[in-house]
Amino acid sequence: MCSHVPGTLPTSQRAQRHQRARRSGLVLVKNPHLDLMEEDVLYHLDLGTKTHNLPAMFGDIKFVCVGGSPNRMRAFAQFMQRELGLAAAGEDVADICAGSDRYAMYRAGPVLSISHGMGIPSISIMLHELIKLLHHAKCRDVTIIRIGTSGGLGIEAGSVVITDMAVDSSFQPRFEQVVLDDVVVRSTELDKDLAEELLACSRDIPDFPTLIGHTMCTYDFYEGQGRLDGALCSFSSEKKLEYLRRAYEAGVRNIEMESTAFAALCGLCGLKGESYLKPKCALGDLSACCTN
Ligand SMILES: O=P(O)(O)O[C@H]1O[C@H](CO)[C@@H](O)[C@H]1O
Ligand SMILES: O=c1cc[nH]c(=O)[nH]1
Repeated sequence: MCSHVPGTLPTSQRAQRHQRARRSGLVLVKNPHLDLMEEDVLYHLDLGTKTHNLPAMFGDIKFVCVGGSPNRMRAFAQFMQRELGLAAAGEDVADICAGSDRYAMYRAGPVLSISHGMGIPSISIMLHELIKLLHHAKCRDVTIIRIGTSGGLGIEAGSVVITDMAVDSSFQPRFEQVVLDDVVVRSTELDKDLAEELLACSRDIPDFPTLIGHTMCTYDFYEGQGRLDGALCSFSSEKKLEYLRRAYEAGVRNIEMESTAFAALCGLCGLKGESYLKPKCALGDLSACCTN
């Protein structure tokens, strides 16, 4: 019986290829079907292997920063342009994905800045296409950072949380993805050295409270995060606080909606990943919660 997808490399040869790719710093795609495709269309980015010269456009990218909103990611690219001395203040950046109104993508030298929308399904589609893009472009040693907002839990107002581990709503370091009719569980560890490096950078900036902690990822902004002000609310305020207290005791310092999928996908594909999140509001008064 054939143990691999017909027309592709057997599993052992694919594993060797992955090991070589990992050693060389290349991005790994773990899909044997891709080798059989004449063209790879990155639908939601409005890019493709036949329509664009991806190595020429992106081959020198070393950092990818992702965040929910298109305007924030444009502002971030403009900021990076100024920081890197690549453009005068106020100079605009072009949206590389302008042909699609799903995501926006900008570049500033070796830095790519991309929006991902809200929630796991949205970031997951973007990451599949981004990872394939980096693979087709033959990028090496790429670091990816999610910069976003979050709800803070028991931390000083105005703090930034660097995620050491993304956890689910039961405080477990796992991402459960339904694949066909199976639930596949994937690990959500992030790069600890990168977290320490980012923390060290924040120490150089005065009045920039920063800490490393677990980030909880939920499927919903309202009931999923214990909010009392959604269109539905099926719990009491006591129950909410009891849950948030348990989350805090499990090491959670902030809550958002993409980190488990981000950590799982980037980790599996050999990207050095981290999330860098600024709590925007307090999710419960655990005596000293953060505000924005
Ligand atoms: O600040 P961004 O990156 O948009 O992310 C956070 O904000 C959104 C909710 O307001 C969710 O997507 C959450 O993860
Ligand atoms: O998911 C999120 C994002 C920002 N602020 C929150 O409270 N939750």
